[in-house]
Amino acid sequence: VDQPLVPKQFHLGMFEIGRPLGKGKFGRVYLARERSTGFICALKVLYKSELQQGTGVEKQVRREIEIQSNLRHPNILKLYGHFHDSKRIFLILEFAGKGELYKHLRRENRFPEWKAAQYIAQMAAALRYLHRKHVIHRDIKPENILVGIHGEIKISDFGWSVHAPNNRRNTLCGTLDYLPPEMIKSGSKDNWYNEKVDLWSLGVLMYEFLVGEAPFEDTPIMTHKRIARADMTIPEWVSKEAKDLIKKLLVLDPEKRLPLEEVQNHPWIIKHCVKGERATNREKPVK
Ligand SMILES: CC(=O)N[C@H]1CCN(c2c(Cl)cnc3[nH]c(-c4cn(C)nc4C)nc23)C1
Repeated sequence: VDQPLVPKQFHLGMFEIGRPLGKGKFGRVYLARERSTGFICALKVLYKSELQQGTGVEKQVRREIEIQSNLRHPNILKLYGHFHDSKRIFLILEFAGKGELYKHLRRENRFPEWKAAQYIAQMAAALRYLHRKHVIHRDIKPENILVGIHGEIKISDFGWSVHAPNNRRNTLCGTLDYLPPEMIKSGSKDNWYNEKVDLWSLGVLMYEFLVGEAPFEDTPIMTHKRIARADMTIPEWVSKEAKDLIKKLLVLDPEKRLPLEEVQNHPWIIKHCVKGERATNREKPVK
């Protein structure tokens, strides 16, 4: 059974709370163990008072719960259940044993091509699964990706995802770096609910994995201008296959971006990910 936390009714007394794992936008996350089964999970605590202040944030949390509860994929962080008391809402999340991807990226500066290719292949598989369920993530960036105990990546934080189509107004906050041109241009918002937005962000993510900084990183004004023109330069030391894939994702016209099936079959991905190939992906032996 892949859902060890079977009971539908959860309450705080069922869990032993461990060390804090970190802070999300609206709450703290703790390591936790479910007493009767010893099952390890991550407990995200959100204060209702904080949510009520935010404009529509409560609806965003409700949407996060509704969307993430129904997803089951090895590269998507599981939401096993939720409960609340008078002051707080609790999300029972899968524990990702190797923590936040962006910390690994900052520590290593950038990833070797074989590791970046494996991560992008896993992201493409997760996004294909999401898009088949008409879910658009819309906030793909290293900060929203966790690493499981076997080094596999897990998309987390569905606070910005939507069931397409959806005509709810959304205020944007956080970094501009990952926003596709159609989301920074004023005018028609219906492109915001086209899953092609995730393809652009996948291209930005791939560039950042390989180069160590985002392709349009600049002052906010310049970032805005450079995104609108897809104005980026790819360092000459990036392999030509990788350059080719980046250029096929960072395309202004959403309809012309490489579909996820073709991302998974791209020569750069095949070269590094097909099992049994030359062992290019040799991880340093664990000390
Ligand atoms: C936006 C947000 O919630 N960010 C983070 C906080 C911790 N959290 C985790 C969530 Cl939600 C799930 N699993 C995690 N594992 C870890 C972690 C593991 N190590 C070794 N170090 C850390 C940290 N953190 C989590 C998500």
